[in-house]
Amino acid sequence: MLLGAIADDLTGATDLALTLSRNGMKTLQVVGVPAPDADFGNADAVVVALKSRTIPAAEAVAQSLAAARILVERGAAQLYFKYCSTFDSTDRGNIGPVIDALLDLLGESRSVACPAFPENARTLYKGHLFVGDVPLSESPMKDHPLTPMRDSNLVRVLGRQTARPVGLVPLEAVHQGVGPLREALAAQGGIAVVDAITDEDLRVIGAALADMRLVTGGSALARGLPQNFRARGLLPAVQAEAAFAAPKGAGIFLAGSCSAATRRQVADAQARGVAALKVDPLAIVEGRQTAAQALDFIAAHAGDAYPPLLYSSADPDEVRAAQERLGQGEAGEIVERFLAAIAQALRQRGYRRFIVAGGETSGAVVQALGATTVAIGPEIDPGVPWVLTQGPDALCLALKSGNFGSDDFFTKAWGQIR
Ligand SMILES: Nc1ncnc2c1ncn2[C@@H]1O[C@H](COP(=O)(O)OP(=O)(O)O)[C@@H](O)[C@H]1O
Ligand SMILES: O=C(O)[C@@H](O)C(=O)COP(=O)(O)O
Repeated sequence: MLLGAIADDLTGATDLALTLSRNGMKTLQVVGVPAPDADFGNADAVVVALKSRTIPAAEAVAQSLAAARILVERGAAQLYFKYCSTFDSTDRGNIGPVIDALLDLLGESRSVACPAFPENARTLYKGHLFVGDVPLSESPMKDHPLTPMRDSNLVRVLGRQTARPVGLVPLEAVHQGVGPLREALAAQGGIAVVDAITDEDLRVIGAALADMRLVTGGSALARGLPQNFRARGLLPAVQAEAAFAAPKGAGIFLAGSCSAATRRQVADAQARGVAALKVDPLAIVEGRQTAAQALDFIAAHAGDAYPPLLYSSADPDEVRAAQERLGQGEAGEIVERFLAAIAQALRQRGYRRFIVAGGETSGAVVQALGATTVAIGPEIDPGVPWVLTQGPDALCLALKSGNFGSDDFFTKAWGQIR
């Protein structure tokens, strides 16, 4: 293993694994902290998918350290900590505390932070993160159910999460090229937030990070890393993608993301004739909505052209109302448990294809499905691949970050494997 990665949610892990495999690394994605003797096959990169974005910081640190120790013991020369391209976190963490702990583990004092993902319109300039044309704090991320992002200045945001110095390496330094950038990074103590607005910026930054033991960022920063191993003769040239054969079987669409993109995708799917059932956390706790009813609905639509869609996606006012009654964490967990239970019941009924929107939601669903390792297949939309669970009775999954994907994501994804 050359690169060991830890991702703080499942869709983030598949996003990163897609990037690494498209850039020529044999990449295996593991769900949860792997066993010390886990079989990583001949993987060049192992991506450990945690569900640590919104759990208490001490638990996120413990899980990340446990994963990192195994990756290092199994040969990873470089560690990558993957978080969201919209830097999803709270002032309590978990990005800063995990970076601190990983640096301590490695005995290092410096790292970088760069969530930019230009292909998905996340850019970083003067330390401010932009989503499309607006600062992060004016984007729909300001209303995220679990990690509302209300400050676009990542030097400030990360500064509130760590006691280490947080500085800025500006775009001008990136534009000076790999050598000068490496010197600028070396001159920074602590964690350097690095500007990037194009893929070329990320390539330059990646090349300057060849010797940095811990790299942190979104998935796009990882694009430049495989070339560093290749330049050292450790990795062959990029191979053609292996053919992808989706297992036969029935499918289901599940959406627990409340992002603006997912809400558009839910509306688009309905407009294209997908049968859809809304899942409501208040109705669940009051016993007005049950898993049995949802399963009946799904069964009634077994002959439709598209799988049915179960969605809890709701606008910010509706989410706020549910959270005021149930609590922020509990409202989310009720929905996650409900969708996970449906997925588990469907798997027992022979369903093999699960298309899921939302990072936390995907984590809950994949845990319930019992998947422990997945291989990366072709890209559906930037940052969203098909994945195949490993072992007998393979399942075919699409785990979509809430914010990613075109409006017709659900029907398009299904069309690719129909
Ligand atoms: N109607 C709702 N009310 C309150 N919380 C909800 C509702 N629907 C979904 N949630 C919760 O919001 C969170 C969305 O997070 P996630 O699945 O990671 O989506 P995203 O990828 O958009 O961040 C989950 O915990 C989910 O259970
Ligand atoms: O970097 C990203 O934006 C994604 O890979 C990601 O982390 C997904 O998180 P969710 O938006 O919570 O699905």
